[in-house]
Amino acid sequence: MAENEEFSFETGAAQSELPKIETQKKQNEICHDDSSHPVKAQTIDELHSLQKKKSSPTTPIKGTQGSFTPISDEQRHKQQLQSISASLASLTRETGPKLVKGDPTRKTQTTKDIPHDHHFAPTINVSDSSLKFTHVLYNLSPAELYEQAIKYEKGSFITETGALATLSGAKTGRSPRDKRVVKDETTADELWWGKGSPNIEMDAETFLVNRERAVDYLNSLDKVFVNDQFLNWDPENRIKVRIVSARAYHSLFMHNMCIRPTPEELENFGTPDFTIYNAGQFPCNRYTHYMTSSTSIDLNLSRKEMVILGTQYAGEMKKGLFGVMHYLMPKREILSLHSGSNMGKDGDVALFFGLSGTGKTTLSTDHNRYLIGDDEHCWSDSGVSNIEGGCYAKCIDLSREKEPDIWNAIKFGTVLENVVFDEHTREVDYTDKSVTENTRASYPIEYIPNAKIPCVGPHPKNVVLLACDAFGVLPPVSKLSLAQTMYHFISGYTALVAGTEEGVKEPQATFSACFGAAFIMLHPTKYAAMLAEKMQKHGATGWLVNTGWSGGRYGSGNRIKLPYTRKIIDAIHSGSLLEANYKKTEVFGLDIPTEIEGVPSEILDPVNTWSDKDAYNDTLLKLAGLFKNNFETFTNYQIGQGNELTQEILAAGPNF
Ligand SMILES: Nc1ncnc2c1ncn2[C@@H]1O[C@H](COP(=O)(O)OP(=O)(O)O)[C@@H](O)[C@H]1O
Ligand SMILES: C=C(OP(=O)(O)O)C(=O)O
Ligand SMILES: [Ca+2]
Ligand SMILES: [Mn+2]
Repeated sequence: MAENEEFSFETGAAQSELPKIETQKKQNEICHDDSSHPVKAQTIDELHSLQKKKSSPTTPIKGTQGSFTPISDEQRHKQQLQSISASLASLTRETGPKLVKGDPTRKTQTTKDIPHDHHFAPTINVSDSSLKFTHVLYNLSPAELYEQAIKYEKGSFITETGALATLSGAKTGRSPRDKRVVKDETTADELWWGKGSPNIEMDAETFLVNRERAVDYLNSLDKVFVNDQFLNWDPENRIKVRIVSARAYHSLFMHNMCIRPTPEELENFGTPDFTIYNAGQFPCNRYTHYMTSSTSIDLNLSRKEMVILGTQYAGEMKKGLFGVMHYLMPKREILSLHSGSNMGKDGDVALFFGLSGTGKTTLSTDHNRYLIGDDEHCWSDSGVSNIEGGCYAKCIDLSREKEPDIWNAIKFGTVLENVVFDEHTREVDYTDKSVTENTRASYPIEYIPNAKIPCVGPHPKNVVLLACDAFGVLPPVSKLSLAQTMYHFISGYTALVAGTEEGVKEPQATFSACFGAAFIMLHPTKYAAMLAEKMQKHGATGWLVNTGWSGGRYGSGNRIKLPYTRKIIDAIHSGSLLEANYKKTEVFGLDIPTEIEGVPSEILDPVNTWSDKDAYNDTLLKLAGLFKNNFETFTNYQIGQGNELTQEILAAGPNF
């Protein structure tokens, strides 16, 4: 430290000037630039040791005054390792693994120097694994994680714009059929089980079998990554999460996606509220009870733990924690939402609900508005708060012109999953689907220039339900009554295009309750009742926006142009759409505007855009039938206090 001070600027007038360079050297004299000091190193190793300055906390430690004596760095360090060791403890053998902080390849600390506080008297039960040390790479910075990824993880590269390109392995999307939840005395009553529920049951014993498998795998490695971070920007409802993983890719992804603690918050982190053990490179054992494949994502709410085996897709961690929030928040009367959210200059907040690929990220990232978040939010009595600290954008066919803010966010620090790039220039080809169509970029929310930090806002004014209708019969926009909003919220419709498979023309309707059935933990009507109550109380208007097809179904029509959808969204935000003239559609009974600035009027009623009117009617009735069938599961449930809303919701569906 003291040595560095010698490199300070000269005092006096010269301080603000650039150092003079002597151009007239005397002949035969060795060039000696006396404006700088010689390097303070005798060897190359010493020189390298000068390159890295020891980082110090940037925020003062609370309570350093008065009688309270802060704990020493060494003690804090020890407590941190003890906490991580407890997290990684095998429940059946020796207490916890022996941990040491830092990169195993940096031989600055030998095991001789390590305090022997994890030692125990050898007994016959002691296994070989208890004799080794596991290095902990704790909350590394993006730069350090880049180095780890590039050195040790095949398929890691720096792209032309500085992003870290990675491969997620065999899985390039989530595995909802392999997501299991422990059914115990508490969760048996509390959670939604059975038909339509995403919660596939497992018992507590099997959870422990998988947990031990993951923990043993992680402890067998030379090093593990540990991230201690937060969820939820609402300070009163913040959740502390710990993610233990084996890949720098996973650690950087979660660094971006969760809320990043300040150095001070990290020092006082304490015990996490929830822990993820990501042993994704290692499969589950198919002889284990309940296992149906080599992948298993297991949630135990009473242990506050999640175990990931057999998939390295990083989205599994983010959406896994979202499920946890869908359990914890409603217990506190807070509604958890699978939605994006942004805010106008006047403080008007909009929510964007929708299933994957319907436009939450694209439409909440709006250059004229403040971004609160792109995917996961809470709605409490004090307003909305983002659960996350980053965004996760689809980047197939991404273009600078159409989505400039997302384009510009793909820079140093951003994780780019499964994209294809030029081997020499490292220029990414966003149209290339060779690895997957689900290419993704994960970046900290502050990479979006108009992000709202802290990511909180007042009560929403507009609730936009996004459906990507590949049948091409839903109007580009409809204004919804409260009952219709609930009907469509519970239905959670979108259509997937068969896409990559040759010759498949038929779009596939998907109904996913609350626009996120894969993540909800309680019965959909619980969330719906809370949404109805909040929308009513705060006077929010519901809208249904079709970001899918127009002029025919997938195969004959075209996807509604993004600039048109943006104009529609602009009109919702400005309040002008509320004032428009409306007419009612057949079958779905939706109120559609006759005019919107910047949008051709004829596309507002989908019947106009189909040349074959019979085909339009057949398709409309077909989709209405699918809605009806799907809603049958919910007809026996009451929504909210009285029976009135329930009846209204049932009547708000298609009539034919
Ligand atoms: N009219 C449209 N509205 C919204 N998105 C569109 C539209 N047309 C094409 N897209 C594309 O659809 C994708 C929507 O994905 P995204 O916003 O990431 O969805 P989500 O966040 O809901 O998963 C983006 O790739 C976007 O460019
Ligand atoms: C990560 C996901 O989010 P999105 O809603 O952006 O697709 C997902 O659904 O897997
Ligand atoms: Ca999603
Ligand atoms: Mn998204």
